[in-house]
Amino acid sequence: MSDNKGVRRVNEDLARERANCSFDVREITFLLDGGENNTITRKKIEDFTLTDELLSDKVPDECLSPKEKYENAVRKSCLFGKLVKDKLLEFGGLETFGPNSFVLRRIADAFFKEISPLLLHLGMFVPTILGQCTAEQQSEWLPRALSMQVIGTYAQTELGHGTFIRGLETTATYDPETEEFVLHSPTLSSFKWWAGGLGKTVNHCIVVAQLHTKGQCHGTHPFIVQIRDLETHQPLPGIKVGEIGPKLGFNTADNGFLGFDKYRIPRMNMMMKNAQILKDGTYVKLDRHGKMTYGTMVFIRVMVVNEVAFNLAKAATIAVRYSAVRRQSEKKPGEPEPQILDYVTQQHKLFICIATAHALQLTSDWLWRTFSGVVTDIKHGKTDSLPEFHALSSCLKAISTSDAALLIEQCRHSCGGHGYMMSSNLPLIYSFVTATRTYEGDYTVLLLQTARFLIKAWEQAEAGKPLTPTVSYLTKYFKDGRVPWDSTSEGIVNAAYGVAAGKISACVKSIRNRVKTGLSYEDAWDLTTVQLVAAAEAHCRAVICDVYRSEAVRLTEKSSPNVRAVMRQLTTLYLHYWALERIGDLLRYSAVSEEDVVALQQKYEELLALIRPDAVGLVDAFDIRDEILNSTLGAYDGRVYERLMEEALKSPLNAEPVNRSFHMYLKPLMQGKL
Ligand SMILES: CC(C)(COP(=O)(O)OP(=O)(O)OC[C@H]1O[C@@H](n2cnc3c(N)ncnc32)[C@H](O)[C@@H]1OP(=O)(O)O)[C@@H](O)C(=O)NCCC(=O)NCCSC(=O)CCCC(=O)O
Ligand SMILES: Cc1cc2nc3c(=O)[nH]c(=O)nc-3n(C[C@H](O)[C@H](O)[C@H](O)COP(=O)(O)OP(=O)(O)OC[C@H]3O[C@@H](n4cnc5c(N)ncnc54)[C@H](O)[C@@H]3O)c2cc1C
Repeated sequence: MSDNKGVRRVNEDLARERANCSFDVREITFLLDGGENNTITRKKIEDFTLTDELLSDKVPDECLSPKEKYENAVRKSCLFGKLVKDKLLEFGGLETFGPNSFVLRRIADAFFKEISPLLLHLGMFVPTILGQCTAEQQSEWLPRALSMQVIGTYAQTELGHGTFIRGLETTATYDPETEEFVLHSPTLSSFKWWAGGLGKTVNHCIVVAQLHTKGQCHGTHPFIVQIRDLETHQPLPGIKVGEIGPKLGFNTADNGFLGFDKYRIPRMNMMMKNAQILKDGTYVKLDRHGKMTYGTMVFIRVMVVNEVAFNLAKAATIAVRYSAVRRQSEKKPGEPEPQILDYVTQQHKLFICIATAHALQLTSDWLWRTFSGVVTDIKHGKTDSLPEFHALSSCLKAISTSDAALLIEQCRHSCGGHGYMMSSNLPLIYSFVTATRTYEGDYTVLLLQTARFLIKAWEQAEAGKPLTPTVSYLTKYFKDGRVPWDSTSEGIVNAAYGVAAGKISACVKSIRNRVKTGLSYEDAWDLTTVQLVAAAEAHCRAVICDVYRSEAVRLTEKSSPNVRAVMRQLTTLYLHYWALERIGDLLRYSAVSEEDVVALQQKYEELLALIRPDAVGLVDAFDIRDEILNSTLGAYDGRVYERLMEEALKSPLNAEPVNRSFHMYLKPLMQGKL
């Protein structure tokens, strides 16, 4: 795609790469955007918004103090919000610019190198109102939240508990006398900890607390709680709130802590869609499934898969463009230094990043469609599809965030020393994505949730009961024995399912054997968790491989032959990469032979060579504008060294030739006067 900054001198190597690309880059952009019209709308919106002077920071964000960084982020958030409201609504309603519109999230990256302090307001506060409030409550809270009079966040995690929600300690005790809930933090470990925007920004928050009424505890429920005065922004009496301090990333998001000292809120501030408290304190449960209050978490897990796919695409764009510009060493004595992209090891580091960005995005689109079906079911009172969807979204969230974080770090490694510069943007992209592996459900914990479902599915298969779609393969692989090997893409996907089935079967045996020795089921499960995590991972990888392969075929049915060819090369590369990464599992559970392994490796290396001439075209096809990439190494024009120097000169340390510390410390040291 064209350089958004207009005509500018492009690095010669990059220009040559583009001239030699085998396909029309726009065709793949349209595929990834879900159609040409989507691309046109997205680009119009980007043109419209990304010209604003808001984007230019005279001093790079990373050179500001924590306080200045936060203040700058609030300034930009408010201006960004106004921009969305004033200029962009003409492009569509909630559908295009809903709280989590992918386009909005994309543009937001141009405004905030890190995270907006208002992210949780639109990302979790508003969706929880939509998901957990009655229609009447929604009509009260939504207009105020969307007009930003009420600014909120989602405070569930406490100092002492994040994963184990049932272990939360904050209490909400109903008082029928005044028709109020009394919120209380009985211990230090019950203080809310982590909620984004809580430290300084929000005036309301959703608090998840243990509901007590008529002397009985009914478990955790969500409440809307005002914590600051709307006029003065002072914390209200009974509220102790603050910011939690510097972190690996998210340093503009003012994540906060919050404690309550017998703080009262009206009865109707309990979010009452799934459970209610009547005036006299009677508890009425409306959620027949039992876990509907976990709905916001499921929604965010779905969103996160798309989010990390996009961030991996950013990192791959930066690293591939840089690798086309950077020249280093020599392959043969006396020859000119090659582009580092010509080293096969560099291709090995980077092409899997492009393929994974595609795999995760196509899987995320598929997951989103599946989720829409589940939401429709729930609207009609049907919750049968929820357990399978919980298992699916849990493992996809875990694997996508973990893979993306590792591969983004690999992109940074592939840029050598310059990848370590903040101005490359790779450290910030990494610090953001590595957090996604933890928040909204830790990696291991979520894979164990999937494993729980898989073991039950195995037992159902044994009992001859029908299985839901994503585990139906278990019936096929139910009988013991090795999966036949076939080196086609379809064959590799089948083998991946065979590996997953083999691992699930091994877990079942292991648990049963342990139970036979006299252990309780819980202890046997606990001792088997390393294998269970690996089984859930294998299941998830088989699903991703399957969805990526079939979606890529479907999407490219009408594509030009060259686009179809390069997309096929990428999916095949992805399947071969994972077959080789998990070769031990294949040797154990499939009929793959040693010769097949040699052939897999050879084919993988051939694919690297085939993809090499199209690598720059492939990252150009992500069509991520320079303002969004925010990178000295990855800009479209490839002026890497010029940009590195320009950014270095912006460092506050370069504002004066001699720093005062010379006179205060160095000079006295040099003169022996310290
Ligand atoms: C680990 C679990 C799943 C355990 O829950 P539990 O109540 O102890 O459940 P259990 O006894 O293990 O299982 C009971 C049952 O509940 C099911 N279940 C669990 N979660 C769901 C769900 N979401 N939907 C549908 N079903 C669900 C499980 O599958 C179990 O079913 P089963 O008994 O096997 O039939 C849960 O507590 C959990 O999800 N923990 C993770 C906490 C988390 O994600 N916190 C997010 C905080 S907000 C945040 O991080 C925002 C960051 C955003 C940003 O900054 O951008
Ligand atoms: C940047 C960031 C933003 C966040 N934003 C929010 C927010 O806005 N609102 C909010 O409420 N929360 C937020 N969180 C909190 C986040 O959701 C939790 O940190 C996360 O769910 C993990 O819980 P934990 O911290 O209790 O980890 P722990 O559960 O203590 O995990 C520690 C270790 O114990 C292991 N472990 C725990 N339980 C088990 C088990 N059952 N089996 C095996 N291993 C186990 C884990 O795998 C991990 O290795 C945020 C966190 C971060 C990092």
